[in-house]
Amino acid sequence: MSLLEIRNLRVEFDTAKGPFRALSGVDYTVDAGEVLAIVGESGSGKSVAMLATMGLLPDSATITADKMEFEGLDLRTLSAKDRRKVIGKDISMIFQEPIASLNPCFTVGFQMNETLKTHTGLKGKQIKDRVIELFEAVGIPDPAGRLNAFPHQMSGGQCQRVMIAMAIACSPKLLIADEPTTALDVTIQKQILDLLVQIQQESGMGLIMITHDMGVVAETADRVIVQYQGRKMEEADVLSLFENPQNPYTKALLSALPENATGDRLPTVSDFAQAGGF
Ligand SMILES: Nc1ncnc2c1ncn2[C@@H]1O[C@H](COP(=O)(O)OP(=O)(O)OP(=O)(O)O)[C@@H](O)[C@H]1O
Repeated sequence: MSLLEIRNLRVEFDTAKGPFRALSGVDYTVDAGEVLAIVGESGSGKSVAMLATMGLLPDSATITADKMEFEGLDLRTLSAKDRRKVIGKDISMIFQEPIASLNPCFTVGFQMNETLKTHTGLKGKQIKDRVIELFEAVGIPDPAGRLNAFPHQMSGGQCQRVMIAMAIACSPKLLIADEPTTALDVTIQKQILDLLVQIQQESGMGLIMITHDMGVVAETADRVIVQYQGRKMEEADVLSLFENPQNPYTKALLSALPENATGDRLPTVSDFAQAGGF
């Protein structure tokens, strides 16, 4: 049994201009210990798919799927109460904007505290010790001293480390990272990716890495799903994808990488769109 198995996921938004289909029947599976990258340009439905899985889309979204199971548990029919036991504990998610994801009015220590209080049986000093341990694990310098810091007193990279600490606080079985390094300086991006992969390898959790960056895919993934305009274009293990891409859109994405440049100008995906028929 897969950790997460989703079949034929469709998401449609009710908008002022009428219904908008953001996802048109995509399958996803992730096993424990596996890193799945979902790659595609902006608007391809990567985030919508995972937000639908987490139950975090607004009411304007209509979600349908033939199957949506986490460890065999049907996510489509879970009550709100049961969903809260799974989401944030067994499945957690980190987002692109670490500073915006934290509440500016509370210290990072307090916010970690709340997470642990909600999802674990720990109390008082045990929680404090666990927060320090988690801050150490994600490489925050002077962990005890940082408990009283507000998000704006920390760098973007440090805030992302706090978000990662929060996400792994309850030892999730699946972590969904939605463009976790996009908002960070290039030098910090690699550190954060390395940290996520290290945690994933040590814990054996499944990791879904949402990205538009083929470099991130190459650094992290075991398997890759390439999406375009709400559809799956290709799915392959990472080596096959880079060495022998099958779909014209995947080839276009790979050709647009700076290291694959051959002429004076980098090609863009739209250069390939008509010829490739997507
Ligand atoms: N609440 C919403 N209401 C209407 N349309 C939405 C809503 N949320 C997302 N969409 C649309 O769904 C499509 C897919 O969005 P999604 O955020 O999943 O893209 P993405 O591939 O994750 O891109 P990005 O990397 O920019 O986040 C987009 O066209 C987006 O505008």
